[in-house]
Amino acid sequence: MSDLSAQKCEACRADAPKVSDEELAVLIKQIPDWVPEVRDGIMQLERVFKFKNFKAALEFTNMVGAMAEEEGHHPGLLTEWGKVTVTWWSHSIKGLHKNDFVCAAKTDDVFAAL
Ligand SMILES: C[C@H](O)[C@H](O)[C@H]1CNC2=NC(N)=NC(=O)C2=N1
Repeated sequence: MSDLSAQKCEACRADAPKVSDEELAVLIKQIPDWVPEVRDGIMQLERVFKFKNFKAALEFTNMVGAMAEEEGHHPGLLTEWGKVTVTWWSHSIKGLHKNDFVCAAKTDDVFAAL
């Protein structure tokens, strides 16, 4: 568990600030396997996790879903045979909040614990 993944998500209000470029530069170093992507003008964090088959991919998907429910913050999840693409961003602010980095780090912990 890292400093980032040990944190809890905060309620993300519509007027919450997006992470600044400087904050992004610092935070992204703490989750080196994640890639910032811009889709429909919205900055997101994305990582592809590989598995031996669909069953393993689905089990991981459900574990990430349980973590998301506990945090009250939810990812995009694309579950395919042998891989899961996880995407984090904050719908309420149409961009990246600290919560997204916390949850990306927590997602890494779920994968590491398999
Ligand atoms: C009412 C509910 O708590 C909110 O809609 C939460 C749910 N999960 C969420 N997940 C993400 N990624 N962004 C949000 O803005 C968000 N808002």
